[in-house]
Amino acid sequence: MALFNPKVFLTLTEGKLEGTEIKQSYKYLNALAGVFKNETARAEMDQDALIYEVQAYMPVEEGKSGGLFFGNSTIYPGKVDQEYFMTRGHFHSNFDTAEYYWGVKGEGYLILMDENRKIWAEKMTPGSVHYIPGKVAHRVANTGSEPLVFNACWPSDAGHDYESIAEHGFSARLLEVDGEPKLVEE
Ligand SMILES: O=P(O)(O)OC[C@H]1O[C@](O)(CO)[C@@H](O)[C@@H]1O
Ligand SMILES: [Fe+2]
Repeated sequence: MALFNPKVFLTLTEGKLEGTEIKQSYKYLNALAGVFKNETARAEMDQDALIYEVQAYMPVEEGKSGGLFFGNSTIYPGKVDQEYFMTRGHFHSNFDTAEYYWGVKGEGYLILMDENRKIWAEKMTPGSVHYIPGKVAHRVANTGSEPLVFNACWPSDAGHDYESIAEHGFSARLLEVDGEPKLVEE
């Protein structure tokens, strides 16, 4: 019987994925127009600033049921006015599909909002495990001074629904208030 090396390697202390099939994407500030509360402040900042990057291992076709995807996201430290750098955030298109996130490096918050716009946040630190139930929108904000790195695992038929967030936003934002992160209602 043949012996194989793994197709993908995860550096446990860094959260980074290595392998020829890993897809890499970069999110620069210019791609996040309208995402932060203070759009004027965002537009005045360096548009080429890298806010976050995502690696994904997608061993089956996206949208096909039964598979699992594996990801790594790194959110760089910084703020737009009072608001911490964060991911765009999404519901899953296949609404009732769940996901796991877990913290690897740095610190921040996973912001969760259900279909009734009830919102809460869970602290992310190295080793924290977060179950994101179906029908719950999710985004991550970096509240620290180092990159925030987390891994994720989600169903191959989950999909990303960015439109409803673009239209209605989250019902609260994670802002720095008196030097501390605070979830402030919109
Ligand atoms: O898709 P967003 O909201 O920009 O978040 C970043 C990434 O986090 C993940 O949920 C997990 O890596 C990806 O599906 C997603 O692309
Ligand atoms: Fe997701």
